[in-house]
Amino acid sequence: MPTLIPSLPKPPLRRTIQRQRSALSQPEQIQLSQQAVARLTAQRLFRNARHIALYLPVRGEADPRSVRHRALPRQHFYLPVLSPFRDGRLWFVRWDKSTRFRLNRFRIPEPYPHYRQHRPARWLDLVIAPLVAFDHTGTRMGMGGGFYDRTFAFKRCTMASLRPYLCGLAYHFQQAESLTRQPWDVPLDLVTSDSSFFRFNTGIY
Ligand SMILES: Nc1nc2c(c(=O)[nH]1)N(C=O)[C@@H](CNc1ccc(C(=O)N[C@@H](CCC(=O)O)C(=O)O)cc1)CN2
Ligand SMILES: Nc1ncnc2c1ncn2[C@@H]1O[C@H](COP(=O)(O)OP(=O)(O)OP(=O)(O)O)[C@@H](O)[C@H]1O
Repeated sequence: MPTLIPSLPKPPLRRTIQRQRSALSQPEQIQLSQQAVARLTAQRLFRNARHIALYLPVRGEADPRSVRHRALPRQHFYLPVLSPFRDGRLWFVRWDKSTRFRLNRFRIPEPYPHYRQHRPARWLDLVIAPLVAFDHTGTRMGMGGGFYDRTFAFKRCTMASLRPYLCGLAYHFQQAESLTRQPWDVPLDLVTSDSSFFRFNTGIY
């Protein structure tokens, strides 16, 4: 059983994990991220997913980009874009060879939000989500904008919305003993890390 990071208030927990992330060398980041991705891509639920959202890593986040190297021919990939309506939600825009990028207000690269290439969040099959910390129940702590929670709030409300599956991508040291779940938090269905693959109580086989 690994030593889990103790429960701390959000700001010191964020700082502690961000320090640990930046202590990784680039080869370590690549190796651990690839191990986490390999655990996910070995799953049947990955092979069954057609429309998959990734993200472009910043500030030492685990890197999901190698998922594309393990893609099946019928799979399509999407990246989050801050909604142009400034409603605190994310859009998911197709990522292919022709995608053009710009920096958003957090200085994270994102595709231009073309309506044509935008896929509603409910029509995705699998969303690989960035995180700062997670716990053994699937509670997720992000960078504090509430973007994933607002975008996937429909998963909290309807029994029918098992999809898309939300899968956190993490380094093992991002697992916290316990995080307090807020009413707006949308729990993760899965977490894949360099050391483990977790399925939480969401009925996914
Ligand atoms: N790679 C990546 N892309 C992503 C996200 C993410 O977490 N990672 N997001 C996930 O939602 C959205 C952007 N959300 C963000 C939310 C807050 C801050 C931010 O900088 N917040 C604080 C600092 C927090 C900290 O680092 O401790 C600030 O504004 O100063 C940045 C992005 C969309 N794209
Ligand atoms: N469904 C929602 N409706 C309205 N406000 C929301 C909703 N979800 C989250 N928020 C707001 O977003 C703020 C940030 O939430 P939280 O700290 O959980 O973000 P996070 O999950 O860490 O960030 P992110 O998803 O961007 O990585 C909260 O103060 C909350 O009020």
